[in-house]
Amino acid sequence: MSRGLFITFEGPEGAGKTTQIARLVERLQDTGIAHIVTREPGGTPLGTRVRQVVLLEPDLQVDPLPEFLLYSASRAQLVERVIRPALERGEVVVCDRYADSSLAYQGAGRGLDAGLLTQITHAATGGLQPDLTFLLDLDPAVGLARAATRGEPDRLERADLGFHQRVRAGFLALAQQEPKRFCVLDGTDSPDELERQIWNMVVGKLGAIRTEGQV
Ligand SMILES: Nc1ncnc2c1ncn2[C@@H]1O[C@H](COP(=O)(O)OP(=O)(O)OP(=O)(O)O)[C@@H](O)[C@H]1O
Ligand SMILES: Cc1cn([C@H]2C[C@H](O)[C@@H](COP(=O)(O)O)O2)c(=O)[nH]c1=O
Repeated sequence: MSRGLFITFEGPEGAGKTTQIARLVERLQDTGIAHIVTREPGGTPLGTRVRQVVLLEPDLQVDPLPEFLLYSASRAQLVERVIRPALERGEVVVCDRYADSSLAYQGAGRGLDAGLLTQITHAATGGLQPDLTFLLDLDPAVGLARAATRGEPDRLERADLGFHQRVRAGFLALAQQEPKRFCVLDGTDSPDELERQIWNMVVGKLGAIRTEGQV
Protein backbone atom coordinates (compact mmCIF):
# COMPACT_ATOMS: atom_id res chain seq x y z
CA MET A 1 0.00 0.00 0.00
CA SER A 2 1.36 3.44 -0.86
CA ARG A 3 1.90 5.83 2.03
CA GLY A 4 2.08 9.59 1.78
CA LEU A 5 3.83 12.07 4.03
CA PHE A 6 2.15 13.54 7.11
CA ILE A 7 3.46 17.01 7.99
CA THR A 8 2.22 19.08 10.93
CA PHE A 9 2.86 22.67 11.96
CA GLU A 10 2.90 23.55 15.65
CA GLY A 11 3.70 26.51 17.83
CA PRO A 12 2.31 29.22 20.07
CA GLU A 13 -0.22 31.82 18.94
CA GLY A 14 0.88 34.01 16.05
CA ALA A 15 4.06 32.03 15.37
CA GLY A 16 3.53 32.06 11.61
CA LYS A 17 2.04 28.62 10.94
CA THR A 18 -0.74 29.79 8.62
CA THR A 19 1.71 31.96 6.68
CA GLN A 20 4.17 29.11 6.18
CA ILE A 21 1.51 26.53 5.36
CA ALA A 22 0.21 28.76 2.56
CA ARG A 23 3.74 29.08 1.17
CA LEU A 24 4.43 25.35 1.42
CA VAL A 25 1.13 24.53 -0.29
CA GLU A 26 1.98 26.91 -3.12
CA ARG A 27 5.31 25.14 -3.61
CA LEU A 28 3.67 21.71 -3.54
CA GLN A 29 1.16 22.93 -6.14
CA ASP A 30 3.88 24.40 -8.37
CA THR A 31 5.84 21.15 -8.16
CA GLY A 32 2.79 19.03 -8.95
CA ILE A 33 2.93 17.03 -5.72
CA ALA A 34 -0.47 15.66 -4.69
CA HIS A 35 -1.41 17.07 -1.31
CA ILE A 36 -4.17 18.22 0.98
CA VAL A 37 -4.15 20.92 3.62
CA THR A 38 -6.23 20.79 6.75
CA ARG A 39 -6.30 22.08 10.31
CA GLU A 40 -7.26 21.39 13.90
CA PRO A 41 -9.72 21.95 15.27
CA GLY A 42 -11.56 21.85 11.98
CA GLY A 43 -11.16 20.09 8.66
CA THR A 44 -14.55 18.33 8.88
CA PRO A 45 -18.07 19.63 9.55
CA LEU A 46 -17.79 18.26 13.11
CA GLY A 47 -14.37 19.86 13.59
CA THR A 48 -15.67 23.21 12.39
CA ARG A 49 -18.39 23.06 15.03
CA VAL A 50 -15.87 22.09 17.71
CA ARG A 51 -13.80 25.15 16.72
CA GLN A 52 -16.87 27.30 17.14
CA VAL A 53 -17.54 25.91 20.62
CA VAL A 54 -14.02 25.81 22.07
CA LEU A 55 -12.63 28.99 20.55
CA LEU A 56 -15.24 31.37 19.33
CA GLU A 57 -17.54 31.52 22.33
CA PRO A 58 -15.22 33.44 24.69
CA ASP A 59 -17.58 33.48 27.66
CA LEU A 60 -18.41 29.76 27.56
CA GLN A 61 -17.05 27.86 30.59
CA VAL A 62 -15.02 24.88 29.30
CA ASP A 63 -12.97 22.98 31.86
CA PRO A 64 -9.59 21.48 30.85
CA LEU A 65 -10.71 17.84 30.45
CA PRO A 66 -13.81 18.57 28.34
CA GLU A 67 -11.72 21.04 26.33
CA PHE A 68 -9.23 18.26 25.55
CA LEU A 69 -12.01 15.79 24.76
CA LEU A 70 -13.56 18.24 22.30
CA TYR A 71 -10.22 18.64 20.50
CA SER A 72 -9.88 14.83 20.54
CA ALA A 73 -13.34 14.36 19.01
CA SER A 74 -12.41 16.75 16.20
CA ARG A 75 -9.10 14.91 15.74
CA ALA A 76 -10.68 11.45 15.61
CA GLN A 77 -13.10 12.55 12.88
CA LEU A 78 -10.35 14.32 10.91
CA VAL A 79 -7.98 11.34 11.01
CA GLU A 80 -10.64 8.85 10.00
CA ARG A 81 -12.33 10.91 7.28
CA VAL A 82 -9.59 13.08 5.86
CA ILE A 83 -5.99 12.36 6.91
CA ARG A 84 -5.79 8.58 6.70
CA PRO A 85 -7.55 8.37 3.30
CA ALA A 86 -5.20 11.00 1.84
CA LEU A 87 -2.12 9.19 3.19
CA GLU A 88 -3.42 5.94 1.75
CA ARG A 89 -3.72 7.67 -1.64
CA GLY A 90 -0.01 8.49 -1.25
CA GLU A 91 -0.54 12.23 -0.81
CA VAL A 92 1.26 14.80 1.32
CA VAL A 93 -0.97 15.91 4.20
CA VAL A 94 -0.23 19.34 5.68
CA CYS A 95 -2.02 19.90 8.96
CA ASP A 96 -2.14 23.15 10.98
CA ARG A 97 -1.81 21.75 14.54
CA TYR A 98 -2.34 18.14 15.69
CA ALA A 99 -1.90 16.12 18.87
CA ASP A 100 1.23 18.00 20.03
CA SER A 101 -1.02 21.03 20.54
CA SER A 102 -3.08 19.04 23.06
CA LEU A 103 0.06 18.02 24.96
CA ALA A 104 1.30 21.62 24.98
CA TYR A 105 -1.97 23.50 25.64
CA GLN A 106 -4.03 21.06 27.71
CA GLY A 107 -1.00 19.23 29.19
CA ALA A 108 1.74 21.80 29.87
CA GLY A 109 -0.65 24.77 29.78
CA ARG A 110 -3.68 23.51 31.70
CA GLY A 111 -1.91 20.85 33.77
CA LEU A 112 -3.70 17.71 32.57
CA ASP A 113 -1.76 14.48 32.97
CA ALA A 114 0.40 13.73 29.92
CA GLY A 115 -0.12 9.97 30.27
CA LEU A 116 -3.90 10.36 30.13
CA LEU A 117 -3.65 12.69 27.13
CA THR A 118 -1.38 10.27 25.29
CA GLN A 119 -3.70 7.33 25.97
CA ILE A 120 -6.84 9.12 24.73
CA THR A 121 -4.98 10.59 21.76
CA HIS A 122 -3.87 7.10 20.79
CA ALA A 123 -7.48 5.94 20.86
CA ALA A 124 -8.62 8.98 18.83
CA THR A 125 -5.96 8.68 16.12
CA GLY A 126 -5.32 4.93 16.03
CA GLY A 127 -1.73 5.89 16.87
CA LEU A 128 -1.20 7.96 13.72
CA GLN A 129 1.87 10.17 14.22
CA PRO A 130 3.20 12.87 11.89
CA ASP A 131 6.30 12.01 9.87
CA LEU A 132 7.58 15.56 10.21
CA THR A 133 6.59 18.37 12.59
CA PHE A 134 7.66 21.97 12.15
CA LEU A 135 7.69 23.79 15.47
CA LEU A 136 7.69 27.53 14.90
CA ASP A 137 9.08 28.76 18.19
CA LEU A 138 8.41 32.28 19.39
CA ASP A 139 8.17 34.35 22.57
CA PRO A 140 4.40 34.22 23.28
CA ALA A 141 4.33 37.98 23.98
CA VAL A 142 5.50 38.57 20.41
CA GLY A 143 3.09 36.01 18.99
CA LEU A 144 0.09 37.36 20.90
CA ALA A 145 0.93 40.89 19.73
CA ARG A 146 1.03 39.61 16.14
CA ALA A 147 -2.25 37.73 16.59
CA ALA A 148 -3.89 40.84 18.06
CA THR A 149 -3.56 42.59 14.70
CA ARG A 150 -6.10 40.06 13.32
CA GLY A 151 -8.92 41.39 15.51
CA GLU A 152 -10.82 40.07 18.55
CA PRO A 153 -8.84 37.43 20.48
CA ASP A 154 -10.41 33.96 20.72
CA ARG A 155 -10.91 32.13 24.05
CA LEU A 156 -7.39 30.66 24.12
CA GLU A 157 -5.72 33.90 23.06
CA ARG A 158 -7.38 35.55 26.08
CA ALA A 159 -5.54 33.24 28.50
CA ASP A 160 -2.80 34.90 30.58
CA LEU A 161 0.83 35.17 29.49
CA GLY A 162 1.95 32.55 32.06
CA PHE A 163 -0.31 29.99 30.35
CA HIS A 164 1.20 30.79 26.94
CA GLN A 165 4.73 30.57 28.37
CA ARG A 166 3.97 27.08 29.72
CA VAL A 167 2.61 26.13 26.29
CA ARG A 168 5.80 27.28 24.59
CA ALA A 169 7.96 25.35 27.10
CA GLY A 170 5.70 22.32 26.53
CA PHE A 171 6.30 22.42 22.78
CA LEU A 172 10.06 22.75 23.23
CA ALA A 173 10.09 19.79 25.64
CA LEU A 174 8.20 17.66 23.09
CA ALA A 175 10.73 18.61 20.41
CA GLN A 176 13.57 17.54 22.71
CA GLN A 177 11.89 14.19 23.30
CA GLU A 178 11.48 13.48 19.58
CA PRO A 179 14.33 15.22 17.73
CA LYS A 180 13.92 13.04 14.63
CA ARG A 181 10.32 14.09 14.05
CA PHE A 182 10.58 17.73 15.08
CA CYS A 183 12.24 20.52 13.18
CA VAL A 184 12.40 23.57 15.46
CA LEU A 185 12.46 26.90 13.62
CA ASP A 186 12.94 30.43 14.88
CA GLY A 187 9.60 32.17 14.38
CA THR A 188 11.36 35.55 14.33
CA ASP A 189 13.20 34.67 11.11
CA SER A 190 11.77 36.34 8.03
CA PRO A 191 8.89 34.59 6.24
CA ASP A 192 11.15 34.04 3.18
CA GLU A 193 13.90 32.45 5.26
CA LEU A 194 11.43 30.16 7.04
CA GLU A 195 9.85 29.17 3.73
CA ARG A 196 13.28 28.21 2.37
CA GLN A 197 14.16 26.09 5.42
CA ILE A 198 10.80 24.34 5.41
CA TRP A 199 10.90 23.54 1.71
CA ASN A 200 14.43 22.11 2.00
CA MET A 201 13.30 19.80 4.80
CA VAL A 202 10.20 18.67 2.92
CA VAL A 203 12.12 17.97 -0.28
CA GLY A 204 14.67 15.98 1.72
CA LYS A 205 11.96 13.96 3.43
CA LEU A 206 10.14 13.24 0.17
CA GLY A 207 13.40 12.15 -1.41
CA ALA A 208 14.15 9.82 1.50
CA ILE A 209 10.68 8.26 1.36
CA ARG A 210 10.90 7.71 -2.39
CA THR A 211 14.30 6.08 -1.98
CA GLU A 212 12.79 3.75 0.61
CA GLY A 213 10.07 2.96 -1.96
CA GLN A 214 7.17 3.99 0.23
CA VAL A 215 5.56 6.48 -2.16
N1 LIG B 1 8.11 35.35 10.11
C1 LIG B 1 7.27 36.34 10.42
N2 LIG B 1 7.75 37.52 10.86
C2 LIG B 1 6.92 38.53 11.20
N3 LIG B 1 5.56 38.45 11.13
C3 LIG B 1 5.04 37.29 10.70
C4 LIG B 1 5.85 36.18 10.33
N4 LIG B 1 5.05 35.18 9.94
C5 LIG B 1 3.79 35.61 10.08
N5 LIG B 1 3.77 36.88 10.52
C6 LIG B 1 2.57 37.70 10.82
O1 LIG B 1 2.13 37.33 12.14
C7 LIG B 1 0.72 37.22 12.16
C8 LIG B 1 0.33 35.79 12.57
O2 LIG B 1 0.78 34.92 11.54
P1 LIG B 1 0.03 33.54 11.23
O3 LIG B 1 -1.45 33.76 11.15
O4 LIG B 1 0.72 32.92 10.08
O5 LIG B 1 0.38 32.75 12.58
P2 LIG B 1 -0.28 31.43 13.20
O6 LIG B 1 0.84 30.69 13.81
O7 LIG B 1 -1.08 30.71 12.17
O8 LIG B 1 -1.22 32.03 14.31
P3 LIG B 1 -2.40 31.32 15.16
O9 LIG B 1 -1.91 30.04 15.71
O10 LIG B 1 -2.64 32.32 16.25
O11 LIG B 1 -3.55 31.16 14.21
C9 LIG B 1 0.21 37.61 10.76
O12 LIG B 1 -0.12 38.99 10.80
C10 LIG B 1 1.42 37.39 9.88
O13 LIG B 1 1.45 38.25 8.75
C1 LIG C 1 -5.46 21.32 18.14
C2 LIG C 1 -5.49 22.09 19.43
C3 LIG C 1 -5.57 23.46 19.42
N1 LIG C 1 -5.59 24.13 20.59
C4 LIG C 1 -5.69 25.62 20.56
C5 LIG C 1 -4.48 26.33 20.08
C6 LIG C 1 -5.03 27.61 19.52
O1 LIG C 1 -5.24 28.52 20.59
C7 LIG C 1 -6.39 27.18 18.98
C8 LIG C 1 -6.39 26.96 17.49
O2 LIG C 1 -6.36 28.19 16.87
P1 LIG C 1 -5.49 28.46 15.53
O3 LIG C 1 -5.71 29.92 15.26
O4 LIG C 1 -6.07 27.59 14.47
O5 LIG C 1 -4.07 28.14 15.84
O6 LIG C 1 -6.72 25.97 19.65
C9 LIG C 1 -5.56 23.48 21.79
O7 LIG C 1 -5.60 24.12 22.87
N2 LIG C 1 -5.48 22.12 21.80
C10 LIG C 1 -5.44 21.39 20.67
O8 LIG C 1 -5.37 20.14 20.72
